[in-house]
Amino acid sequence: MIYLKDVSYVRLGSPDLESAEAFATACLGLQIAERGKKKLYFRSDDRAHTLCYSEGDAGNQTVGFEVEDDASLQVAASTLEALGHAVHAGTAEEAEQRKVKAFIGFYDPTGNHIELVVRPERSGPRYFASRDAGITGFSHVGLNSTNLLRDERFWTQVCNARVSDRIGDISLMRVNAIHHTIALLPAPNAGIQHINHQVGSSDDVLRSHYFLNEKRVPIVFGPGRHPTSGARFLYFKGPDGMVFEYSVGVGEIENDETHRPRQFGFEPASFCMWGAKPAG
Ligand SMILES: CC(C)c1ccc(C(=O)O)c(O)c1O
Ligand SMILES: [Fe+2]
Repeated sequence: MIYLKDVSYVRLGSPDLESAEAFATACLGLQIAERGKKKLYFRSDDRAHTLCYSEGDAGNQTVGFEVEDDASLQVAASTLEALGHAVHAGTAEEAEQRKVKAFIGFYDPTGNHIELVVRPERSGPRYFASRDAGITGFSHVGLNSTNLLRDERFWTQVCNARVSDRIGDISLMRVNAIHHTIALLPAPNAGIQHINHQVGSSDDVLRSHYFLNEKRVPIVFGPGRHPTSGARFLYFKGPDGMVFEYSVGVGEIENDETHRPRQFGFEPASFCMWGAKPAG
């Protein structure tokens, strides 16, 4: 079993780092942590970084998850290899680039590039936002899935994810007490479907709605409220078509042992209890 503790970071390729920087700071509200060679590191909370843009193909997308220690990483590597996944053991230089002690990389059954990391760095100085979006931290990712049932099995049986709720066959899975850290959505190919940051209040969500509209950032869904986690949300489009979500009020699962996934119908009201509909 692979024990994921939390999501750690997202790494995104972008052919235009200048635009990615402008969006991440002036629109999304992240803090620049470091400028590397053709790399930009961003903070959203007390971690040293939670997003890294590298110059390159926008199809280069990676999600990093933290595991407990080196022993857990070894177990993860052998578990994956036994199941036929090719596992890349990160070099010291690659680990340094990710600000972690050690990591492995592999592809999930859909082909999403996943990294498992040990000891991701924290930062001493507190996160200082580049704009007052109210971000309190990087919280979850939506992952494309070409086969929802197969991929739910991978995340819950090979890894320790637990399903908190389902909307149709879309599963919202937790790896700790937070309602979900991974959402699996149907898609014809691999990719990150959305990147979520938590914000401090509903005011922050609504303020950003006006702010982003003014900046002509495409709003793709919301403002609204998810019946599943209870969070108030706003989704909008960033560079290279990547969708970002702000949300506040994601619930926690009180009793991990006794919680049974709730089933919601695959219909608009299951995505927003206020009646918001996705754009287009
Ligand atoms: C639209 C996606 C799948 C979704 C659904 C529900 C929640 C939630 O309950 O918070 C999300 O965060 C989502 O991204
Ligand atoms: Fe989400």
